[in-house]
Amino acid sequence: MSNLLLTAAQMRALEQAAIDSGRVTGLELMERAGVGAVDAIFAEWPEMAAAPGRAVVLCGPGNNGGDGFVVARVLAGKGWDVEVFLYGDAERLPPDARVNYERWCELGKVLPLGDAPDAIERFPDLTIDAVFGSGLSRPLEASLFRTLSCFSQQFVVSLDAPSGCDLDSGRVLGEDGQAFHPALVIAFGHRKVGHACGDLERASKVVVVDLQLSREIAGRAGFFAEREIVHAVQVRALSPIFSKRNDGHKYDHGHALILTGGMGRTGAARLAARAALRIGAGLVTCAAPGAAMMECAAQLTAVMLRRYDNAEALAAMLEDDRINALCLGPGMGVSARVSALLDVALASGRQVVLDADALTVLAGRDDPFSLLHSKCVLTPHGGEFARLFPDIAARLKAPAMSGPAYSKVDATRDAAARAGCTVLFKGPDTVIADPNGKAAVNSAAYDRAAPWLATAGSGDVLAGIITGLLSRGVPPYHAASSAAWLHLEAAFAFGPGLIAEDLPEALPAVLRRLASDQAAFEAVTTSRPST
Ligand SMILES: NC(=O)C1=CN([C@@H]2O[C@H](COP(=O)(O)OP(=O)(O)OC[C@H]3O[C@@H](n4cnc5c(N)ncnc54)[C@H](OP(=O)(O)O)[C@@H]3O)[C@@H](O)[C@H]2O)[C@@H](O)CC1
Ligand SMILES: [K+]
Repeated sequence: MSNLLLTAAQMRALEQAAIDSGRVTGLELMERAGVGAVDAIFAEWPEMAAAPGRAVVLCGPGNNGGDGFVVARVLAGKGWDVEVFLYGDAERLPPDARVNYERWCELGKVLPLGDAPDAIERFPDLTIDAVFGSGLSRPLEASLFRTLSCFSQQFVVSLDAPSGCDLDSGRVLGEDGQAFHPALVIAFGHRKVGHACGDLERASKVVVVDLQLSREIAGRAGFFAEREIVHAVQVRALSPIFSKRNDGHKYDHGHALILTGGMGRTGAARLAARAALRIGAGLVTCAAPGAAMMECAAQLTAVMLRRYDNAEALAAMLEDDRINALCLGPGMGVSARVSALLDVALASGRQVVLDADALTVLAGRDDPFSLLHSKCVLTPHGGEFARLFPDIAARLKAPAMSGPAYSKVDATRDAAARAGCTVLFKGPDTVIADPNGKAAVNSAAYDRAAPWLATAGSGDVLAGIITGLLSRGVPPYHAASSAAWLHLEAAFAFGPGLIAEDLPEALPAVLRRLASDQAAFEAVTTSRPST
C-alpha cells in the first residue's frame, strides 16, 4: 500500500489527470470506487458475502452520493434488500452521480433523507454513509446530523470520509464538531491526510480501495513536489543506518551526550541514554551535575558517565568533536542554569534534540528561535507546542468552520518553518515536519493503536532514539520520523503492561524483524528474472 497521504485537492488532481489521459472516465472511476467498496465490506465481514441482508444507503448531493448509488446497485445485484435515501435534489446531482442515480432508479426507489430514520425499524444489517466525502465545505446542518446519528449501529460504513469530517485535517467541521462515527471507512484511491490525523476516534478502521490511477497516469511518482507531499511514516526494512558495519569502530557510530537533571531527577535522561545506545549510537554518555553522579553511577553500565556542573563545563566537554549529538531537556528542570546550557549546546553547532524542560525554557525566551539551526529537532507535546507557537496552536484549536481545514500537518509545517528546524509534534497522530515543508505522520490509530504507550518516560525514550539516530548520521527529519515509527513498533513488540524501561529493550526485536524483512526483500529482488 502506498504511504502517501493526500489532500482532497491532490486526490482530485490525480483523478483529473487520469481522466485527462483519456484512458478512464469519471464514471468508470466511480464504478471502481463503488464495486471496490462492496468488496472491501465483504472482506471485512465475510458473513455478509455469504448471506445477503438488508442495507440502507444514505446518499449526498455530490459524487460521494454517486458512489453510494453504485454501492446500492452492486448490493442489490448480490441479492441484498436495499433502501436508498438522498440528501438534496436529484436534479442538481453532478453528471456522474446523476447517471448512477438513474441506474439505481431502474432498480428501486429513492426517498428523502429525512425519511431514513424509519428504515431503522426494519433492522438494517449494513448502513452506507455516502453523504459527503472530499467535497465537504461547511459543518453539517443540525437536522442532518440528527438523522445520521440514528444510524450509529455496528455495521456502518463511510465512503471516503465519515460525513462531517474534513479529509484534509481529520477534523470535524463546526463549533461543536458533529460527524458520523462509522465502524469502517473506505478511502478511495489513497489515504487522505485526514485519515491519519485529527479526531482519530471517529472510526475503528480505514481501508483503501485502489482506483488503479497509476495505470492511467504514467510517471506518477513525480506528480507532486516533495514539499507538497505528506507521508505516513513507514520504516520498511533494516536500512544500513540501523545496522553496524563489521569493520566499524565505536566512534564510527557516533557519540551521543545526554544531559541529566539533578539528584532524584536523572531517570528521564537515563531512559533516553539507554534508547540512544540500543538504536546503535557507538558511545553514549550521560553528563550529570556533581550531586547526581552517585545516583547515575549506581544505575549505568554500558552508558558512560561524566560530570558537568555548569555551562562552562559543558563547553569544555564539547571540545571533544567526536561528540556529535546532544539531548537536552528530560528531567532537567526549568532554570537559568538550563538556559545557559541550552545556549552552549546550540552555539556548538552540534545536532541537538530539545525535549521536555528544554522546550519550556526556550518558550520563555523573548526570541525562542534565534539560536536554532537546521541540525536541531524539537519534540513538543501539545502543551509545549502551545507555549512555543501560541498563535499556531490557537489556529489549530479554533473550531474549523470550513473545509479544507487547518490541520496538525499544516501547524507542524508552519512551526518548523518558523523554528528553522525539524519539529516532531507528539500525539496519537505524531507529525514530523522540516523547514522546507517535508512532512510525515506517524499515526497510532486503528490497527496501530497502542494506548499502553502513553506511560511516564515514554517521551524520554523517543528523544533518546532520535539522538541515537542523529549520532549515527541520520539527518534530523529522517531521524525524527524513523524514531517515531520505531518507538511505536517497540511498544507493539512488548505489548500491554509496558513501562518506559521496556521500550529500549524492545528495540532489538524490532530491528531483527526489519533485518529479516530486508533479507526477504533482497531474496525476492535478486531472484526476480530481469525483464
Ligand atoms: N472525482 C472523481 O473522479 C471521483 C470521486 N469520487 C467520490 O467523489 C467524492 C467527492 O465528490 P464531490 O467533490 O462531489 O464532493 P462530495 O463530498 O460528494 O460533496 C459535495 C457536495 O456537497 C455539498 N456540501 C458540502 N458540504 C456541505 C454541507 N455541510 N451541507 C450541505 N451540503 C454540503 C457541496 O455543496 P457546495 O459546497 O458546492 O455548496 C457539494 O454539492 C469523493 O469523496 C469520492 O467519494 C469517487 O467516486 C472516485 C472518483
Ligand atoms: K461519506
